[in-house]
Amino acid sequence: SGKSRPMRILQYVQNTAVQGDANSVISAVDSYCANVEWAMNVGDKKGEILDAVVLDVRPRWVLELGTYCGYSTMRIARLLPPGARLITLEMNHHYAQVAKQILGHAGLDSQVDLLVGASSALIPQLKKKFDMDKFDLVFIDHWKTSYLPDTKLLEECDLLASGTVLLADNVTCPGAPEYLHYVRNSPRYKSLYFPSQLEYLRVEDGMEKSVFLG
Ligand SMILES: COCc1ccccc1-c1cc(O)c2[nH]cnc(=O)c2c1
Ligand SMILES: [Mg+2]
Repeated sequence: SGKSRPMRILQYVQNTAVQGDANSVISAVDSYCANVEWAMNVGDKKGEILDAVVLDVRPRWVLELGTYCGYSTMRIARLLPPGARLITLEMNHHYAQVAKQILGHAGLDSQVDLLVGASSALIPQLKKKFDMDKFDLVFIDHWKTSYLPDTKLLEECDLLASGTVLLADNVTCPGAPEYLHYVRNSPRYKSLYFPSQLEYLRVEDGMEKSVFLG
């Protein structure tokens, strides 16, 4: 039952996870997607790399590009210091609707602002909308062809400070070759590859961590 894969994930979470317990919601999504049907969450293996970066950066302002069902949104939000904010952008209304409900089940909606629309249209509005200046961490996990144009847009909108960390999912599978070439060759970034596996599968994937040098 459930008309879509995100809906089926939401139903499983509502039926099995403990309300208000983010770790039980994260585990429920992982067990459903590992055992019942695959879904494009960052997953538990790459999720541990994401957790480590969030804990190292201790960000006050975080931007996520690509919410999907809110899995990585939860992984980030549950580790944020008090007063920190996570803004997540999702193009697909249905995904956003499901993510809102999953975040609500986890009790994490107070730290998160979920905006629906094209990242290219929303990024230029963020400073004014949230009265903020620079992001400390950006998690890039949306359309692979948008990684590079949106990174350049973040630069143009003066949303990156010296030291801002960009963490990009799927740089090996499906791959983001133009993005990788840019962050690995531009003098404005210090880039490092974290090898891992595609969520729930024995397929190589990895995440690229790139520090903006200003
Ligand atoms: C729709 O393709 C699904 C798929 C199929 C094969 C391999 C990888 C992926 C994949 C994996 C991910 O973590 C992703 N993360 C964000 N946006 C994606 O489009 C995405 C795609
Ligand atoms: Mg991904």
